[in-house]
Amino acid sequence: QELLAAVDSRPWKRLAKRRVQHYGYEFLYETRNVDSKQFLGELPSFVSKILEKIVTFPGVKNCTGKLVDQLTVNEYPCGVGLSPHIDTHSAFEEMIFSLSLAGPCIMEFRQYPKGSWRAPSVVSGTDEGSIQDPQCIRKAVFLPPRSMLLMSGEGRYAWHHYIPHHKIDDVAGQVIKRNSRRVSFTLRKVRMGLCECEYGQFCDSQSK
Ligand SMILES: O=C(O)CCC(=O)C(=O)O
Ligand SMILES: [Fe+2]
Repeated sequence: QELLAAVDSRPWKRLAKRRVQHYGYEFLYETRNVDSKQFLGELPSFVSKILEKIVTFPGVKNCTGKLVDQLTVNEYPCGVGLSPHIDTHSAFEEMIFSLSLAGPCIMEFRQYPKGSWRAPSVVSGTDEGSIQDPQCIRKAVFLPPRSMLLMSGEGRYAWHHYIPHHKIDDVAGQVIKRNSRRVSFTLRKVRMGLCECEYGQFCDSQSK
């Protein structure tokens, strides 16, 4: 409730179907990247407790300096999702955290056999194109409010993540209604050099 009140007292930026706020660095939707030379300032104090907590999160690797320095807050109205994508490798370091608030949703992870770092919507012209693609492997993860998701390794670099544009999710046969909104805090660290991951076919730093 405190976190929701904090973001609701700050200005939202309106996108086509959802509202966003950016801290630390602005996320540029045209390039799906950030300008690493445009530092907006430290992350706001309302995320301090989250920053303390994620250091102890299972699977978090030791790192020098800050674990994260960029925050994107997304507000999704009921029934609004997010197209399948891989967060641009050159934009952000390996670990990506996402805190869900206010309402639940499903996040689906998809592995495309002929994968590329370009979003499938760009390649095939549709978000849901892969439904006809029997080779696409899909794994759904339920994200209840107040849960934290960590994407790292192969899940971050080589699988697309996707939030279905549904008002109702099926979770292990149980019908879960979306709330009037879901608010997520995505915490990432802006990458200052090139990405040197092991997943070259998905990597904009390595495939040209
Ligand atoms: O809302 C979320 O949990 C995910 C957001 C996301 O994938 C992104 O901002 O790249
Ligand atoms: Fe993402």
